[in-house]
Amino acid sequence: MRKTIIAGNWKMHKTIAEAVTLAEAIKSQNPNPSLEIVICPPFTALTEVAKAVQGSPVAVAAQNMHWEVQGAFTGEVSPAMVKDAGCKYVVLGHSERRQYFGETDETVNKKVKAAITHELIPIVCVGETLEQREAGQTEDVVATQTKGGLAGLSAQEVADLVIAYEPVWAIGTGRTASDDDAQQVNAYIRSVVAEVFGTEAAEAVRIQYGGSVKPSNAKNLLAKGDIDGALVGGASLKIEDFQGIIDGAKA
Ligand SMILES: O=C(CO)COP(=O)(O)O
Repeated sequence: MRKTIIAGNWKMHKTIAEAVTLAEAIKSQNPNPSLEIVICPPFTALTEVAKAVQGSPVAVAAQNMHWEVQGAFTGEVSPAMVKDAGCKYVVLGHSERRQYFGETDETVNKKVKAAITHELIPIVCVGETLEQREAGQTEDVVATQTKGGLAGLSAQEVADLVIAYEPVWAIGTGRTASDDDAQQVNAYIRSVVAEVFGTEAAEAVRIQYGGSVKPSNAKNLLAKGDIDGALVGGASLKIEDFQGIIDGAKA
């Protein structure tokens, strides 16, 4: 049984005080032992948020990191630092990082390996642009990103991580993939994992959907067999919306 994982990616939002307030509100909600809740504040708030949720079932993730342990990489944050800040997870290869900051499957792969070395669980993002979808390239794109991002890992390492399918055209647009479309791509990603890493890894790996997830569509998306959770952007910034999504997963 794969445990449903709902993650809130706060992107470049919230001061430390605002982040702690939201984290405490999430922590104070009734935890459901069949769900895993993860919050991804900006770097500046990681330590304080990790302290605020310590001892609760809410886990903390960084939104990115470098692959080197330390060194002359101005502006970067290392896996050891992310771990030290109290993170359990790290989001890697988000489409905004690929689009605006030049991330490639190769750099994502280096980061995934570094995360595992530092006992951080990667949430590896894949997803096609609108142009690619309209050209019929969705499967090719997610297969290439999945194989590239996970290259060189063992079946067990893949079984333990999380993949997030986030179609770029659905991010921040209010335009969600239909639950059937999302299910279809998630199932396809699982088949790619099976082909490369074997059926056990494919059965175990959790594959989230992300892209305009909100309380009104979460329940139907999360009811699909290959959608093991959600990676939520905008709707994770307000407690009412995030809680509504969590409630959808509970039902
Ligand atoms: O990019 C996302 C989460 O990582 C999705 O963002 P939205 O939920 O705002 O569409």
